[in-house]
Amino acid sequence: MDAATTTLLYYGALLLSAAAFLYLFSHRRRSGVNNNLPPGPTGFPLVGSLPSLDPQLHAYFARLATQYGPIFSIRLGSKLGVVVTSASLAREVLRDNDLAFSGRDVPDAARSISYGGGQNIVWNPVGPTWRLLRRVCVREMLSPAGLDNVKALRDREFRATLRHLHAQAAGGVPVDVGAQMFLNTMNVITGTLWGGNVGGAGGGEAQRAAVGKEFRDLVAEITEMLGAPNVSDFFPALARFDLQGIRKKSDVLKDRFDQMFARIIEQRVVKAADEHAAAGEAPAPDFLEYMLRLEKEGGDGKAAFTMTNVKALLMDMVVGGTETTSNTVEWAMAELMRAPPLLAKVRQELDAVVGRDAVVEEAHLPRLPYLHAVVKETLRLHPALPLMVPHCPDADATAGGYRVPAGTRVFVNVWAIMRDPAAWKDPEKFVPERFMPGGGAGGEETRKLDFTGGEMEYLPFGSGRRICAGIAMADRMTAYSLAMLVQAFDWELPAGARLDMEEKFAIVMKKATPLVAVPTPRLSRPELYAA
Ligand code: HEM
Repeated sequence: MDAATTTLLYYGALLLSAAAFLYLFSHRRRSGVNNNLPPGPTGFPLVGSLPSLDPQLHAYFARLATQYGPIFSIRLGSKLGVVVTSASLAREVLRDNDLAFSGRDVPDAARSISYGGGQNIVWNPVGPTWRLLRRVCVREMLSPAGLDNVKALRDREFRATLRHLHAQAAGGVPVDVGAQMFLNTMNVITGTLWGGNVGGAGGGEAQRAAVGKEFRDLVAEITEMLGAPNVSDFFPALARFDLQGIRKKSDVLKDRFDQMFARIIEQRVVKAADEHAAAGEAPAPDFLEYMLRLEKEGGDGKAAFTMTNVKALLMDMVVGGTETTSNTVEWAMAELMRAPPLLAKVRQELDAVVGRDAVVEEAHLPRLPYLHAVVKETLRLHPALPLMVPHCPDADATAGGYRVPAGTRVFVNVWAIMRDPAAWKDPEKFVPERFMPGGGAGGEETRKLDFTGGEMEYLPFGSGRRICAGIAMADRMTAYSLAMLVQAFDWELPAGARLDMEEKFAIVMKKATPLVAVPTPRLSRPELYAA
């Protein structure tokens, strides 16, 4: 289709939508159906507040909340958004009326990435399939016991990363901290899923960097696309025209992952089965093997489990688990580098528990409370998903005494809630002590500020039935990664560089400028890095 036809179609469809919208709007006003929505900006006819949206959506919504209150509505094309910005309203939406608000309003890009929308965990409505998929993942892969089963694999990948960083340090080469943490996390996740990594362990430094970058770019493109304003989402009637080409790009990205997944599965199903049979061995005890068995059985009797579910779950884990974890470690390092006394405190703890004659291991983590406090404080100030994954009621619901119509996109602004001065003393300051027993920075003694979403002032992983499925893995990976970086190296910015803490909004928020720093070994013997 040429550009002129596309433009004609675009404006034609826009006009049609405008007419439909105006009719609906006046009809609703006459019939009083539109009453009792949360207050909010009036916006423009047809497009609503779309032209006023700030790319830093989390901060923009926080500003609107100061004007319209802790629950406000915002018209985005033909879609209604409702934004919740207080702990008590978050409780109402995520816990008290959990089921009513547990649906998802699936963005067009997500429909492509998730094999149609109903095949994975993140974009599935709550129901038998979602329950089966979540149970499969949490019980077999992401539970503490499931994680213990693959501890050796994590050790192997962390050691590979340590060796890589040591080689960079020897050459005085600056390291992109987020990129390295991404590759480390990606390799742990893919190792846990199908026993392999995406490269790096044995392929030399250049290959490691290239493969890591390729995958990171792919995942970043996906998460940017999921958060990008898309005409297809705001005017579903126009979705089939894919006016910004987002669906097309998403399909290409999905296909790249799909081909990789198909190759891995085929190798496992065809080759490995024959080889194992010939050698009289049991199949590899990884998550893929478990899923393939379930796929053969066809599900759990209540919901089917197909090969598409296998691939959609692999996508969930790879997309949902990598950037979230590595960006958190990058933010934590940046916060520590700009607060040397706090960095010294983390070091003191590590030196007391591990010393400098050994490399930190997962077994040390339970004895590092200050390090955990740093991770928690990082997630308070820089939650990986600042607006979570939007929820959506299937039928008309209420929140804060207002009507929330079926199909509304409900954003919980956890970024703003975790900076609320009513709940947090000096909320903009990075103070890990507030998460230490007796830290005293705002009543923590009486609050259980952990990752379970029990206290609604602190919910970096969400709360209620749709709470993050990967908390146990995220907890271990962030703490272990940060411990390794801080214990094994000193870090300095390259000459002339400035530490920039600006955020860049996407469904997964990142640092606007990557943290690049030069490591210097600090363990007692070089051999420790090579073990
Ligand atoms: C620091 C790291 C992470 C953070 C901050 C985080 C945060 C979140 C949040 C806020 C949600 C949305 C909750 C809601 O919609 O109510 C979510 C959902 C999810 N996360 Fe995480 N996550 C992290 C790491 C991981 C990891 C490592 C995995 C798996 C390997 C994972 C898998 C998932 C899945 C599958 C969902 C969808 C749950 C559902 O819709 O039922 N996440 N995460």
